[in-house]
Amino acid sequence: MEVTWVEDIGTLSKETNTIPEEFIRPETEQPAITTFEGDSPDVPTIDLSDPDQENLVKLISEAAEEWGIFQVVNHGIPSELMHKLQSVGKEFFQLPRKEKEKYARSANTKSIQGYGTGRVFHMQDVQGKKAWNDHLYHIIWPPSNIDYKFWPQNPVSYRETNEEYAKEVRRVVEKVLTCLSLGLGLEGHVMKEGVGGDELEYMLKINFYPPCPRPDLSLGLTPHVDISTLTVLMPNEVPGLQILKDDIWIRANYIPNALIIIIGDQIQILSNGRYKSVTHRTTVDKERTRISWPVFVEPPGEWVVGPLSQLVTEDNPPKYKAKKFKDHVYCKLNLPQ
Ligand SMILES: O=C(O)CCC(=O)C(=O)O
Ligand SMILES: [Fe+2]
Repeated sequence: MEVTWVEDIGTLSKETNTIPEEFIRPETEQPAITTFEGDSPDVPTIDLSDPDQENLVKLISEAAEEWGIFQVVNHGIPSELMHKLQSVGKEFFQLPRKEKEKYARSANTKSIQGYGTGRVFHMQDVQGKKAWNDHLYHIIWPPSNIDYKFWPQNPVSYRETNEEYAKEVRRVVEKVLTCLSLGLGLEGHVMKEGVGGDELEYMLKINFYPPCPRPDLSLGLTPHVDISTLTVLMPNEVPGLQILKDDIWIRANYIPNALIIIIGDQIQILSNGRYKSVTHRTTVDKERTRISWPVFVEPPGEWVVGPLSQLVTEDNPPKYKAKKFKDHVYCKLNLPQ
């Protein structure tokens, strides 16, 4: 299949101020028409170093119920490490196309790992439309699941930086999962165990959204919910993340050094609908490159995820069928089985 890289299209179409038809979203999705421009509440920001655990649990569980997304500050990941992760990722995307293609995702495999583009792979390409996004996916944890052939060798510090980040991000995830568990009146370890315990897999993605001549008409990522348990997202300073709140698309504010926690489908299922997975999308910029680093925290493929038995009663019957995680993935992503 011939592959269209949005980076190349961006350069070609800059002169004409047009983009190929397949990148033009239907009007119901065009950011210029659908983004809310009035005053709207901000995505909640939570201080993860709050020594009052009861308060922290309350804030996190309320945000997961009402928003399905929140930002965390004072999360303990050194800002130098965050900047380093950003700079090695950026360096990779600045390499010549031929170099990046050495890490290309293999066609027709079940695995999403590797370098790809919105043209050949996208979560919700339902209308046959394309998203303004190139990306790289690879597993960063557990070590036994890592396939280093998808990790850039250039720059050389890519590997050590990503290994360090994997360690740090796990600490944040475990703290958030504990709070979410306590917020449901359960013991702190229950939620993590419900989604794979120590077998939880961490998949890093780098989203690379080059400048787009018509950011009013196109999207970086089309509206979707994450299939993950939860997602820890580090954005660069170029705004673009939007969430659907009460049927309105609002912008997520950018806070330097904060991490964005997105509740995914598996937590919605586990909590029997108490916590919500949030619908989100991204916009692109006319002049600047947006980059983001989500880490999708996922159960092993064979892990069966269903509402926690402790939460299901006669008055609160299960809202979801228990299913293997891989079956959720196949039905959402339309991957070959
Ligand atoms: O780029 C972003 O801010 C969000 C990325 C995202 O939602 C995704 O990759 O699933
Ligand atoms: Fe997402």
